[in-house]
Amino acid sequence: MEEEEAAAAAVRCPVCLRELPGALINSHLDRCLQAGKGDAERGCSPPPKKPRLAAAVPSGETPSAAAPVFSLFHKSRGGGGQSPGAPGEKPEEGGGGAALRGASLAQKLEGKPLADRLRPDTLRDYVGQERVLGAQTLLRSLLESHEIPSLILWGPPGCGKTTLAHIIANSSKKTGARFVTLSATSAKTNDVRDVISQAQNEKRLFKRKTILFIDEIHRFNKSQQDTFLPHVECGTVTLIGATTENPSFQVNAALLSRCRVIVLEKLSVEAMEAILMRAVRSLGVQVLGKADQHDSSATGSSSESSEFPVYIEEKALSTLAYLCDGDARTGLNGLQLAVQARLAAGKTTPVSTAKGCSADGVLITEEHVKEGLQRSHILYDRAGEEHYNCISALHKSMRGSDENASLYWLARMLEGGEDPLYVARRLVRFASEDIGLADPLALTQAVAAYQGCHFIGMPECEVILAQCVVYFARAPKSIEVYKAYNNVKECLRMHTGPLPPVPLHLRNAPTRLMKNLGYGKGYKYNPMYKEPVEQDYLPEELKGMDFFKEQKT
Ligand SMILES: Nc1ncnc2c1ncn2[C@@H]1O[C@H](COP(=O)(O)OP(=O)(O)OP(=O)(O)O)[C@@H](O)[C@H]1O
Repeated sequence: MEEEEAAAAAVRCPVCLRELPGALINSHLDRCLQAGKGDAERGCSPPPKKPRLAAAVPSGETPSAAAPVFSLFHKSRGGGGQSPGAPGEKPEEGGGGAALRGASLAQKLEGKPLADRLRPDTLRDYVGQERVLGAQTLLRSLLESHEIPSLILWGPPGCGKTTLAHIIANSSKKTGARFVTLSATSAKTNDVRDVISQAQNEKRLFKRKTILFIDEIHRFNKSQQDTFLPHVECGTVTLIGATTENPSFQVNAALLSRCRVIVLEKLSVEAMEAILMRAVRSLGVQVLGKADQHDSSATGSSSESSEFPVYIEEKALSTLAYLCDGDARTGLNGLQLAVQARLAAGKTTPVSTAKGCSADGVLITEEHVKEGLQRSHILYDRAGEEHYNCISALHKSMRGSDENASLYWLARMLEGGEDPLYVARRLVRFASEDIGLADPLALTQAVAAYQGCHFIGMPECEVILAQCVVYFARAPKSIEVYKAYNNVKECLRMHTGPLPPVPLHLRNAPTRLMKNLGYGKGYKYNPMYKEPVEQDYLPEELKGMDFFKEQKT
């Protein structure tokens, strides 16, 4: 009877934390551990990125938000650690210089985005970032000796933060460590807690270390960051956080002090050329140098073009490397879109190479890659001009009380990956500059919106900003204070000679000497008077000045 009760009592699985009847726990545990291996066999990539605005999103891709937790176990996968479809160290089938025909290439470009498929698995294929990962650097020797400290990888979009984490994930398998990924854009505090308690169990039961990669860690609020602080401190998890934002402002000071901050830079044009060259090689696209001849005006029929080889001008690659502004994902997306668009257009060009071969082929020129980039990247460039263009359009739409346009520009920025706090700061400014005393509550709204965004981050905070933007578009406007203050500044700027002294009666007189000097003398303390008080507050020479009146220029 006791045995039956024990068998029926619920027991928690130490690996997956599910409650099960005691009788089933042993067989479940075996399966659970096997499933761990299975996970490893499925792949150890960090979650795919949310595509940027208008970036290539081939059909069949699932967004990362669907599965915030990825458990990556230490067992090596079959096939030498290559994820399916990822070229890794070896060129893809048909790549490595062999020309692919248009139809096979089009097929190859469907599915996983090119940038994800080409994500390096080893440091050998990781291009650039010599300052932190060069031959003699501390980080490289730590990685090579598989000693992974807690790290914050800080750098601009597409510079290789997630890729570096992916390489660490691969190398950590060799030491038997688990690698778990969370994305701060989709993970909840409970997901963090689950990962931590699994890590505790793994450490206690199997002496296995857990490396926790948190992408976009700046999107976690303070209390979420606090959740893993003690566990990083006591070594239950090794934290690797990736962020595009300055960690001094976005990561808890206590957490920051327990991590090494690795500053990654925008990839150089040369590094981008190397990444793009590797991409065209893996796709089997042939690069045409200056010595090669082609007539880009000649065209063939679309049905035939699928049978032709695909070429890209060397100049097109260097322009792409230059224009993508050190963002490898943008460069690879631009290349993918240009190739796909050319294959879809189905136009062929006679090409004769310096080696004396001449044939018709699908040609990708500088113009085509610019178009590809236009569609994937330049629409919204967080660091570039578009960032200023969009915020200016938002400001002017609110000023013009156009609520539809205001919402449109807001969404265009947020969907393009803009930092919500940047927009919120502009709203605080707008509340004073354009609404001012016509509705003093606007400032409270803006500050509340800023704090709300700070507390909950994207994507939840988008509606806070939307509410504030519509409130502002509908609010009455007044630039009275803004203009008056500018008049005061102008008055100070135009003043020649020493600035007028503060009138003695307005000065405080905390000491006897000051009193003797006449400080505070004759000052009329307003609350003592029933009637309005006649008293000057401006310096003598500005007596009667009205900054609220239109000033002469
Ligand atoms: N240093 C690099 N060497 C080779 N390929 C790279 C490098 N950096 C980035 N890439 C390529 O660019 C793609 C995007 O890079 P990754 O996801 O690592 O950028 P990220 O810095 O994490 O960007 P984000 O901040 O937008 O998440 C990768 O899949 C990879 O193909």
